[in-house]
Amino acid sequence: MPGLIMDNRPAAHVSLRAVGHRFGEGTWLFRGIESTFGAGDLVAVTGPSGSGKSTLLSLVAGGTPTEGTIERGEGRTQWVFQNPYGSAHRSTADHVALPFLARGMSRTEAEPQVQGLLERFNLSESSAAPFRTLSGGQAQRLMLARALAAEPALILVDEPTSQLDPVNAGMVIDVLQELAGEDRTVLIATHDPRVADRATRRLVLGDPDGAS
Ligand SMILES: Nc1ncnc2c1ncn2[C@@H]1O[C@H](COP(=O)(O)OP(=O)(O)OP(=O)(O)O)[C@@H](O)[C@H]1O
Repeated sequence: MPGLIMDNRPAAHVSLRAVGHRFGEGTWLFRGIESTFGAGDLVAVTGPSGSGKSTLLSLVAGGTPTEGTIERGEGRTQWVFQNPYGSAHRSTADHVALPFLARGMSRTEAEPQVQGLLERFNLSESSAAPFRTLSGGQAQRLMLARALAAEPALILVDEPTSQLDPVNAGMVIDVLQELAGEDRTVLIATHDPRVADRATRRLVLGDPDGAS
């Protein structure tokens, strides 16, 4: 399969026990969240705007909740933020290559993996294009490709389909599902019912029924 990266990632395993959070003395964003998920899970965090989806992702990434506990397994965590960011004049391929080079690979060694990831995210034709020339959708897909290049066990994704047309959104959802199938844990904050439909688990914020 193009872009499949073989490595020794440990399985991510996250347990949330009675987790609640509020900022300072403000109102509680959520309380009593109970959930355990791990490799193979695609977890959708849903809820109205302001219900705390991004906040919950940051807590899972390493923050401390106001109450309750979060246990995290071994392995790298990668964030994919809602707003793409990159180096304006560097190429698409350079952005994906960087995590490989940072781990000590040569550009020649990294090249097949870089090309595989670009192909997987429908970015091959933009391989040499500088970041500043990419469309919003291309830049968002590049963020996912770059995150994968870091070989994470846990991927936290904030609104991955918000800037994408239906075709590219469908492609990104397929890839996120495949990633979970490759024994990663994928946690997605989303308003998109197409993402929530594919989830193996859901955390519903701002809803008395809570997690499932
Ligand atoms: N560091 C912070 N300090 C104080 N309040 C914050 C902080 N971060 C977020 N908030 C507030 O917490 C609430 C939840 O924000 P959060 O971004 O987690 O919600 P969300 O569900 O992801 O929203 P959206 O769907 O609009 O992205 C908001 O009212 C926000 O203003």
